[in-house]
Amino acid sequence: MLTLDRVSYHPAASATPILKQISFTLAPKKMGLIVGPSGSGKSTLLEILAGLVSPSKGTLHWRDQELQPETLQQLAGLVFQFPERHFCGHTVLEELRIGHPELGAEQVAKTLESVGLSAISQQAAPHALSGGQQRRLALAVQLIRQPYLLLLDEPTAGLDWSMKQQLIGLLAELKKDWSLLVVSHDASDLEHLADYCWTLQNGELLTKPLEMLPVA
Ligand SMILES: Nc1ncnc2c1ncn2[C@@H]1O[C@H](COP(=O)(O)OP(=O)(O)OP(=O)(O)O)[C@@H](O)[C@H]1O
Repeated sequence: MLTLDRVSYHPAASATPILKQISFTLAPKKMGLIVGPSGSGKSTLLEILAGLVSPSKGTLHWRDQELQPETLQQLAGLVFQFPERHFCGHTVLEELRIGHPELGAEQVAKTLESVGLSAISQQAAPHALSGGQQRRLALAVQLIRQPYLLLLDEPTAGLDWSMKQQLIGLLAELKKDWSLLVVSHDASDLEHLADYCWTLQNGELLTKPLEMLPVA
């Protein structure tokens, strides 16, 4: 269970706070969706949750444990918007083993299977995969680290309709085992999967009106 209590972020370079008193709770095996326009602070919030940026104020907890950035780096796995731009391995296997050379063949195969990539060659170049396969590989890179919380920045951006549907199906599967927090400027693709839905506007988190939540 992840809990944020009045988390704010106000870097010196910004005249106004980028995030203002953000509070929410995300239970295990649930998906939270945060929708907001460009510049509302979505990526900054994910960076805080991934332990890449320290909040100026407020606290983050996992159950009863207060989380510092170093712990968040272990706990959370962040999949960037356009993650394919961040691949550095020459092969799929290399990409999965970056930072984890000890990973065995069985774990690699199991993780690729969990994202629907068991049919691809582990020797294929990540850049030679299709757009949808690259997104799946980026998810696998995070899943193999066994995070408690999976953070996704605009996971369907730039995918065509069929790849989008496949990715949405995959997120529905992943939700059975992981806590997911997704940020997006467009709720329409993912709203039906979300257990919680919030709007981020000028750094403030608002609960979406009930009538806009998916019907259970
Ligand atoms: N370190 C920083 N110093 C000053 N301003 C910053 C800093 N980091 C982010 N900002 C500003 O904070 C605002 C929120 O940025 P952020 O990237 O989090 O928004 P976003 O909702 O993810 O936008 P997009 O959907 O376009 O990616 C922007 O106006 C950005 O320029």
